[in-house]
Amino acid sequence: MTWVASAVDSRYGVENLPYGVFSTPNDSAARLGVRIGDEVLDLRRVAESGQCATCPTCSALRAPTLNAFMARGREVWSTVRGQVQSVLTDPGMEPHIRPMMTPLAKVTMHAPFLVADYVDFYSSEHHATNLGRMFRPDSEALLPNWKHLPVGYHGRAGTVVPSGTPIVRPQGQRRTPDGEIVFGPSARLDIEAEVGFVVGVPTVLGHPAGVDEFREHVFGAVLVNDWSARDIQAWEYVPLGPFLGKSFATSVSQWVTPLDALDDAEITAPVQDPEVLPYLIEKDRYGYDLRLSVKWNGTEVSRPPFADMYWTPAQQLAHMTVNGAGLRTGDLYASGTVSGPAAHQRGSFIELTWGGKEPVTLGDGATRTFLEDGDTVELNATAMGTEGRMIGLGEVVGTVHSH
Ligand SMILES: O=C(O)/C=C/C(=O)CC(=O)CC(=O)O
Ligand SMILES: [Ca+2]
Ligand SMILES: [Mg+2]
Repeated sequence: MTWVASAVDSRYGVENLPYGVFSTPNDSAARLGVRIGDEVLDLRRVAESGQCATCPTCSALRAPTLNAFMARGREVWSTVRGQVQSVLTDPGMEPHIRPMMTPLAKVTMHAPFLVADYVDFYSSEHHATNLGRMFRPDSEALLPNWKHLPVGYHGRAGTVVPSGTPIVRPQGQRRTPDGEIVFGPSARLDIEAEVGFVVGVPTVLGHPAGVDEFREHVFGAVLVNDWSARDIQAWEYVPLGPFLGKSFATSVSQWVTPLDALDDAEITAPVQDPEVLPYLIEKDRYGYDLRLSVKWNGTEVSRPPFADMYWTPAQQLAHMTVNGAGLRTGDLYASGTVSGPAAHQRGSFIELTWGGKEPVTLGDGATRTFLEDGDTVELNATAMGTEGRMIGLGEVVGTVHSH
């Protein structure tokens, strides 16, 4: 039990403890923090108070992004997490730790880590089936490779932005229903609700990360909104895949949830049929029971379940490196849109409105197909934490601005 009152009935209790980067009005330097309840614990001050000038872990905790800490590896991640949990649950530590905490309402949050490479997968069978039916109505919904490898593409790391960053409506080429090629602001701006995994420990070029080495390399998870301009995408994507339709902005949560916080959310992942190649076979195959929520201008329009993703983050990691491509600290790979089998579990608006043909009604009576200027989307997620306490991941918020 923690002595932090705001954490007692919170989804940000001591079983969660996500990491972020913040500054305060009194000290504009960006620094690492841990969220506990409605407060932020300043890890730079914790490291400074330890009188340790030289050890690599303390210097990593004094850095302005999470990268150096994420590079330290699982043993250090677990030790630091254990120490933070212990000071936040020991009432005797309150007088020492309290001065290092700031209410969330008073801090400015920054990008939590420097994104190295960004990869986006396509691992929900329901989403891939729905999009296949809409984009390629004359072919099989799932392409022949889909059950043999986790399909993905390399995205644009430089446009990954933290929650709260305004989203400027992209412009581009599209083909009208009459076949005319025109230029202008996207008329089919959409979202994709996803879960992203952040690499801490790199690999050496030429040496793949094995499917059972997921926990050695991956530090934690973020929520991701992969904003997508469907009209730009539909015209440009053949044959090389998504390009400008998705590269204008990708929003991530300001807080990175450590994998250790998700241990109790592990569940058996769906059985794969046909059997996959040996490099994708896991000794212990598990996914995460994360329950996502999508709000459009404040109205919850969807609850996508992460539990039934066909490809696991461990398989995605193995596949992404099987050719020898190296991992770098700060690499981010997203799951792909999370959609469940039911209509109210779809993680994109193109699916929810079936290509814009079935508008959704929001709480204020307004109807929508795709995003309008001024619209705000908020993603959240919850997971089971230790001792039956729920933990929160999120949120990811973005408001659309005219171009
Ligand atoms: O099937 C297609 O051509 C396109 C699919 C997507 O837009 C999905 C994508 O970005 C990957 C994902 O989020 O699942
Ligand atoms: Ca995506
Ligand atoms: Mg992007």
